[in-house]
Amino acid sequence: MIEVKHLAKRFAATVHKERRARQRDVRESDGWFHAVRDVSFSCAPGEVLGLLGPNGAGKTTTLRILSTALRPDAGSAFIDDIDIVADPIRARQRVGFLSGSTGLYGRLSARENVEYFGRLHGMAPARLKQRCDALFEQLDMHAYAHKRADDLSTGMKQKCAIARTVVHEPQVVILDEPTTGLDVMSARVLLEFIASYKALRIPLIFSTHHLHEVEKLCDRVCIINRGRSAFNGSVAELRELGGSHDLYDAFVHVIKQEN
Ligand SMILES: Nc1ncnc2c1ncn2[C@@H]1O[C@H](COP(=O)(O)OP(=O)(O)OP(=O)(O)O)[C@@H](O)[C@H]1O
Repeated sequence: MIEVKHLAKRFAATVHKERRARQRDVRESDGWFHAVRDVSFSCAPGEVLGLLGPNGAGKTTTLRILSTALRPDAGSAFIDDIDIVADPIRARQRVGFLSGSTGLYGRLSARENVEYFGRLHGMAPARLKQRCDALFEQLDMHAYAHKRADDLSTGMKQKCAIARTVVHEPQVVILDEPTTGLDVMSARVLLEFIASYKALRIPLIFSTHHLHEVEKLCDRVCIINRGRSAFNGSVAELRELGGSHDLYDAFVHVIKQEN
């Protein structure tokens, strides 16, 4: 179970004075930029939660907090009842986190990259081999398993990063824009992969800008706008808001209401 309550995170404001005068953001005050101001959501075992929001809304910052890469300034977050602020190491062991900026080791092959992370997590060799075989099959990566990461395409790299994220069989999975750079067929493989976590009863959160992915996969949705959760509920509940039963209209309605 993942539970996030009233999270907040601010950064020192770096915007040039002149630009700030022209484009004042409500999240800026006293030299601080409040990237995340009040975000709450939960995701239970067997649920997939979609995190939506305009560019710069605070999705990545929220997910980085949840993965323990960033410490929140306020609010709380629990992973299976483990307080991520009080006990970040134990929380981190349970999480598989795909960040948009995680690089691969270019000189290692796709398979070696994934195996390396399995070893870092202390996996036994036989189990690691079994797990890698299964992941490369499930994500359709056999054709380039032995290619150097440097020589992989963007989509191949992304799949490799995803395999690496979950190699240690985490109890919760957090994916930041996982379908970025994937072609239609690869995105389909990945969406099936995400759906498989429902059956495993492992909570999975992913951020996306693609509403059809939300439609296909998500049980729950959290829309973040300007650092605040502007909607929390089921896909069916979100659909009701737009007046046309269309997720696109509902999303626009939520954002417009907040602005
Ligand atoms: N380390 C940082 N220092 C200063 N500002 C930051 C930092 N990290 C994020 N921000 C700012 O916080 C805001 C939220 O960024 P974040 O990456 O969380 O948005 P996002 O919702 O993931 O956006 P996108 O959909 O474009 O990926 C942005 O305005 C960003 O510039």
